[in-house]
Amino acid sequence: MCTAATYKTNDFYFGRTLDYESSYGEEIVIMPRNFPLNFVNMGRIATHYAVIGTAHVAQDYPLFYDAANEKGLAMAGLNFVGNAFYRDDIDGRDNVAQFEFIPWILCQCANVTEARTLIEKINITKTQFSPQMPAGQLHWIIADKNDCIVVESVKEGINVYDDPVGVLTNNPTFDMQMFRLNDFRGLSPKQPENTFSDKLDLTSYSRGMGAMGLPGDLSSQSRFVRAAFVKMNSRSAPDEQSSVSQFFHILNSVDQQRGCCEVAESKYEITIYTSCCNTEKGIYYYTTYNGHQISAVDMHKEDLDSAKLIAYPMITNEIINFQN
Ligand SMILES: C[C@H](CCC(=O)NCCS(=O)(=O)O)[C@H]1CC[C@H]2[C@@H]3[C@H](O)C[C@@H]4C[C@H](O)CC[C@]4(C)[C@H]3C[C@H](O)[C@]12C
Repeated sequence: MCTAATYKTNDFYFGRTLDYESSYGEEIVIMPRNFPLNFVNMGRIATHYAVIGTAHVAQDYPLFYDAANEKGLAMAGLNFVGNAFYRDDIDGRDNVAQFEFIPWILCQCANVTEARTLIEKINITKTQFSPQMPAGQLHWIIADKNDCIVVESVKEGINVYDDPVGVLTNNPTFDMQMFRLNDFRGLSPKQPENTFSDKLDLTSYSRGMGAMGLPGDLSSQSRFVRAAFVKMNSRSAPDEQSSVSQFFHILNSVDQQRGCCEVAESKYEITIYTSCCNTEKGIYYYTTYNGHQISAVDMHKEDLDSAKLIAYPMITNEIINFQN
């Protein structure tokens, strides 16, 4: 399971949890402007926007999971198993392989409006990156500071949904994830009134009772509702430290602890990493399951006109700040 979220204060923040039972060997990767991109069907793009994100690098190619470009447009792929449907090439469309979708959008589009235009012509194909790497079954969230959409390639075609919440999890389809929020419209960060019955003297004996009924389990639909509630009610000071800290608190509300979600005998899904990209400053913050301290990579500290990928291994060990 995974959850993606956006957050706006002085700057715009975009990130996700990557929940899985095993790692593909991901790194923080910067794709500079002159790194040549050779698309399976769409030719070569030699110069483009610089991109930072998490990727598995194979054959010197960045297989991005989530990323943002230097213009402030961000995008993440989340599992969409059983619903994702990719086609063979279709004449007259922009045939983009599933693994190319993030670089295709982020290297060319400065905002969601431009992404919408490109997506109108797209056909997401089932072409595999390599025989050993079957296409992931994903749907995508794409956001900038003004707009957010979800893109789903399903049997019926490509659906583009407005995402007014700025949250995405896995199944079901996004329209159903959103609809479920109606069931929780009575939740509130304020203490509830007694509307149960005026004949009963019911008391609010604890703080936080306004959110009673907020789902606490790890299913994707429940994580959507929980992350949406936390994000929509989030308050923080607008500076960088406060915003980044609050962003991690939003995603930590859907964190997966080892042992609670068994996917096979003695195999457990965990939150492998949590990311938070300040898309305006090009800083990619992250934590890992065993690395709670926030680490960061700043794309603007690198030579963004270079033609070579720059990769930083994720810090995966606990760094404890002893005070004595
Ligand atoms: C497994 C990851 C999604 C995690 C997630 O959503 N888990 C939820 C589990 S569940 O549904 O609730 O069961 C996805 C996110 C990004 C994916 C990777 C990226 O798409 C990049 C390449 C794309 C290649 O086609 C396949 C390998 C791969 C390296 C992908 C492997 C895997 O599918 C990843 C890592």
